[in-house]
Amino acid sequence: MLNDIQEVLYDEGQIQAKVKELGETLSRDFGGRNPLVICVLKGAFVFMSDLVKKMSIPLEIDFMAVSSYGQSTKSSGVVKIIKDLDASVEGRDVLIVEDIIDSGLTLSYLIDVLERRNAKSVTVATLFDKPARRAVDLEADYTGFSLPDEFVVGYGLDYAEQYRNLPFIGILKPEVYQK
Ligand SMILES: O=P(O)(O)OC[C@H]1O[C@H](OP(=O)(O)OP(=O)(O)O)[C@H](O)[C@@H]1O
Ligand code: HPA
Ligand SMILES: [Mg+2]
Repeated sequence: MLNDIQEVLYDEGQIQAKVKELGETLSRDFGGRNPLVICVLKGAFVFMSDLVKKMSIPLEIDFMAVSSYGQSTKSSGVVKIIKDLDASVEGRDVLIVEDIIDSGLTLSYLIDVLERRNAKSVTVATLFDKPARRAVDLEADYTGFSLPDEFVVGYGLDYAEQYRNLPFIGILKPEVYQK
């Protein structure tokens, strides 16, 4: 698995320090609002679990599974809800937790769904951002790291469901997917 990584971009220590900083900022900004924190499965599960441990305020969590990449390194452009939320977002301050914003198509779809369900506010926190690849004009409210235009894996992010368990984020060697 490690042989497939071309370059580590951010190691475990750098990621943990950033997650702590984001958790503290979000705790300040969401104090007294009991936000519904939504993990966008599968990719965001690692970030979500580390982030909420660094948030020292009352909050609730829920999960939504969406997918558009499948076995590819390019978005299919079609975002599918595989598992919906259990909770109602009506009148709630919602915090979407994403691992990465790449084309922005997943996020723009999700924001639209949650606004149509009458959330009181919709805020986005992403650990990684790949601004060079944006297909829709959209930015997160809170971003951890900006990444170069490369296909990356680790810390929740996959290629064909592999590599999610790496504790760092790294560039996947192109020969792994250019077969
Ligand atoms: O900005 P975009 O181009 O839409 O890409 C970002 C989305 O793509 C990935 O999910 P994916 O569809 O691969 O599902 P997964 O989380 O189960 O891997 C990632 O976890 C984000 O949710
Ligand atoms: O670079 C990426 N790696 C893994 N999953 C992704 N989903 C969007 N971009 C990426
Ligand atoms: Mg994926």
